[in-house]
Amino acid sequence: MSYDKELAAAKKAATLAASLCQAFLFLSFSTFSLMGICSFMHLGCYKGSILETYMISYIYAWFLDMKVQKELLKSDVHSKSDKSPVTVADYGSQALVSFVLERELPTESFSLVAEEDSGDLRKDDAQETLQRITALVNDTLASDGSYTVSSLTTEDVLRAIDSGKSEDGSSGRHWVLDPIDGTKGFVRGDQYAIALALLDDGKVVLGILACPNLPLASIGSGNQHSSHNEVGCLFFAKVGSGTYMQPLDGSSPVKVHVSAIQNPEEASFFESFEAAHSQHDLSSTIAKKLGVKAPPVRIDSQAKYGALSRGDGVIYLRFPHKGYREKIWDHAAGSIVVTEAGGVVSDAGGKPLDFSKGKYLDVDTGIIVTNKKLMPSLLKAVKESVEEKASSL
Ligand SMILES: Nc1ncnc2c1ncn2[C@@H]1O[C@H](COP(=O)(O)O)[C@@H](O)[C@H]1OP(=O)(O)O
Ligand SMILES: [Mg+2]
Ligand SMILES: [Mg+2]
Ligand SMILES: [Mg+2]
Repeated sequence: MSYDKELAAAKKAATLAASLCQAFLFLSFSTFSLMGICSFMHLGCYKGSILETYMISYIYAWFLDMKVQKELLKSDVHSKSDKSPVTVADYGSQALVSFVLERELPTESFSLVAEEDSGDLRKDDAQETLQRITALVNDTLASDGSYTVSSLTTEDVLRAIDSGKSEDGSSGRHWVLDPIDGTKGFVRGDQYAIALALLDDGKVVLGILACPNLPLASIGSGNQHSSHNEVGCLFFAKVGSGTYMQPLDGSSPVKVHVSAIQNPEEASFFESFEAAHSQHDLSSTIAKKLGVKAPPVRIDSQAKYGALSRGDGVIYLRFPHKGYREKIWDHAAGSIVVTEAGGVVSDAGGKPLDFSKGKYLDVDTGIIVTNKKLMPSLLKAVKESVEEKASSL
């Protein structure tokens, strides 16, 4: 099975969803830039030269942006029943991916295991939010121009969000989608990813990670905020065909490989930015035991898998706090991106991840990722550190 058609459709869907997410952030930003300029001129500061006024207004607007962008986003950020955030862009991204996959693959039956659903959007007080989502989806489709559709209605968008809704991944084909992975990073203006994978009989056969804020250059030395770097990466992997990365603007892909570093003293490791998502103290004990010297590189989302697949770092450690159950959409795309680049992904006991059991991933303690050479010593350090932590409680 080649999965070529599916890969092309998935790349298109994830790329369009990435444009939607960036447009959402840009609109938030520019609305307030305009407000900043208008209020500055209103203060009577337009008497100097046009250029001077423009420059000062721009700086003023920039400061205003920094302060109010979070406020604006707050009105577009809602809290789900598990208290995690969801934004207008999360829903828009899911609707768009579902729409594009169905359009591009009309002859295939469509089954989608995805993070969001339309439940909250069907409530009376969500109508304004639903309209904003619909406008965002329509604007993205219109600026892409590939589909000759009249504007989608709010009902079309609700239907697209729930289209193919499924929880069963054990047999047949199922798309697995996290429309925005790392919503907290997205809202903060940091890393996030659109993560899309295809399961065939419970195995991940292709995966895409669109990482709009990830620099094209390595972030290995912790320079993920460098303003000199161009950003926007698309990672894609197909079973048996390796992993590739290309700029999100569509330039040519290059094949990527995990780092070959075998000496932990030269290795760096990734972990969650959010301490609530992973036990940083446990990662730090493991790293010390292994002999890792570099401090952790903390970034949000499956961008960690992408960065690891191209050798920016050597290890990814993820140990959710007690009671949290991992979901398949948080690891399906990332895991094939890393394994096709030559890496290994397992739970803390060394077992491969099993994506065939529905929406949850049942893992022993946590998830660890590295290259084949380092995995045995990493597993040993993990085992000892987990036991030490358990006996100290
Ligand atoms: N309490 C939690 N523990 C671990 N992961 C969580 C928790 N809450 C949400 N997540 C999910 O973890 C992932 C982010 O992990 P990271 O810390 O690596 O950025 C996201 O998929 C996020 O969901 P979401 O997709 O809604 O952002
Ligand atoms: Mg979420
Ligand atoms: Mg997620
Ligand atoms: Mg998400």
